[in-house]
Amino acid sequence: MPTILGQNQYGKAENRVVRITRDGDTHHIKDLNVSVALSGDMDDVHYSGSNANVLPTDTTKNTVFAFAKEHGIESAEQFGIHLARHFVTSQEPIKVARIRIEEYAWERIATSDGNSRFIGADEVQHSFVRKGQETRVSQITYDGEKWEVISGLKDLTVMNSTNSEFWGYVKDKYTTLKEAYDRILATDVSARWRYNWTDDGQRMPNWEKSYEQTRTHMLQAFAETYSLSLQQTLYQMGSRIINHRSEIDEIRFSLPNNHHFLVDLEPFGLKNDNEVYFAADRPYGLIEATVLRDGVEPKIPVDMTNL
Ligand SMILES: O=c1[nH]c(=O)c2[nH]c(=O)[nH]c2[nH]1
Repeated sequence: MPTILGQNQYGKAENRVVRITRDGDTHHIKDLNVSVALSGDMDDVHYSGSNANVLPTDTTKNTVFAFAKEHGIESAEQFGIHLARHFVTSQEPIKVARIRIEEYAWERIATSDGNSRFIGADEVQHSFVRKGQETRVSQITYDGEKWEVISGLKDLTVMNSTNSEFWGYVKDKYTTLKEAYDRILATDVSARWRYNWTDDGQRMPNWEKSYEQTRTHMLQAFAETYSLSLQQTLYQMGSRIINHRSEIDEIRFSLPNNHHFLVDLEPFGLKNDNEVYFAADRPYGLIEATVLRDGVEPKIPVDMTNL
């Protein structure tokens, strides 16, 4: 049976590029998921395996990261226009370039601290929270006598673009990790906190206010901790909540360490001065711990924060 080739396209999908623009101490983030799809005179590679017209998908990936450095990312549209124009005008066999971009929004974390690290209307210059992703959760248990209320949130994505180091760790023959003195610290916070309200005469907490205040303390502790490890940041977040919210006795966190690796741009003759990162989605470090009011029994199950 004779066959013929139909529509075809190729390229690197889902290039996760994070571009940080450093305007003095004020940093700006563009966080994109860029997918490249190219088509044109690609019959031969399908019919005979000749790669003569094939710009490698690996090259399309490199171009995305190099363009992030060379041209910056003013807007997703502008970045996509640059890329599409480049592929079609620089490679004769490529007739059509389709660039799909998803953009993930980040907001500055607000604080009332008067520290010089803050700008304008009490906004931190280098701490960001991903917009509109988090889910609020709660679990109420009643056995006819006692109540247990565990509340929390998940998918609260936060990032510090500086003020994070990681060094001085154990090194064995399998250790290749370089010590970091200025790295990105990013995580998707999953937390569950347990209220000490059991209804034996105690006043019920204001759940709405408690959630908002707990979330605010969590974010502010994340933003204001100069971090030597994600473990240390976790403990600061938890202890700040226990110290400020008397209605909460215990909080457990599950924090993936969302690694951001500096991209080597030397092969393209470009210097990467802590500006262009590859945002890896896996594997990730997973840091989990409970912070308790002194003298209180832990009751939040170990795996609950992964639900
Ligand atoms: O904050 C960190 N804690 C670790 O335990 C760890 N391990 C690692 O490889 N990187 C990091 N970062």
